[in-house]
Amino acid sequence: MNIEATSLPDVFCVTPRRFGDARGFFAETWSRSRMARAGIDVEFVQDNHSLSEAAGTVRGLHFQAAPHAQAKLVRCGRGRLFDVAVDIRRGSASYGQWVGVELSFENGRQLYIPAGFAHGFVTLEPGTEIVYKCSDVYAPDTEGSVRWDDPDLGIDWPLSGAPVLSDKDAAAPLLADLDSPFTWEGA
Ligand SMILES: Cc1cn([C@H]2C[C@H](O)[C@@H](COP(=O)(O)OP(=O)(O)O[C@H]3O[C@@H](C)C(=O)[C@@H](O)[C@H]3O)O2)c(=O)[nH]c1=O
Repeated sequence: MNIEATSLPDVFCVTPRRFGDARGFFAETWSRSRMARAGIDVEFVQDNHSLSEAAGTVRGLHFQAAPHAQAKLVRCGRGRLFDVAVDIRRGSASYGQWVGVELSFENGRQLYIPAGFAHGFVTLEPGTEIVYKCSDVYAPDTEGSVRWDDPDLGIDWPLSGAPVLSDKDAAAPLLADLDSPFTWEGA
């Protein structure tokens, strides 16, 4: 399992080793001890799976606030997607900055996103599935969102034309209008 830093502190790109043989491959997609050795100490309590029928579907940018803030470990089950994390911790040196990584079934890559970040993605192929582990349970009362196309964020979505969006995501606030529930707590 290769665990690499990204341009944002605390967000990591995780690539499990694939053991290929005549049948296909085997991979450990999550290992608490390997992640802990890399300094990522997290306990997951829920797994999520969604299918987006169309390429160009954007989901996000989403987060949950305390007491149900979530760290996530995200991978692509089928197809291809561009996964994005945005630092929304007030006082963080990288507040408002984003990192994006292409995750696909083929490349097997995962993105680890700690609490304090908003998460979203765009699908790059029809029938793309995303699978992710969460460190806290779904708690709709604590849900929050930031507009996917907030000009202050300037996320370079690999998208041609208008995305498929939920009504909720189309109405999400700009980061500047959000009183972020997260504060940077130091390194
Ligand atoms: C997120 C979630 C949704 N639901 C339900 C609520 C709703 O009826 C239906 C669809 O919910 P949403 O529209 O919020 O689904 P979606 O837009 O896919 O939301 C997800 O987006 C990505 C980017 C994330 O990071 C996730 O944490 C989550 O917010 O599923 C659950 O039952 N459990 C859950 O954990």
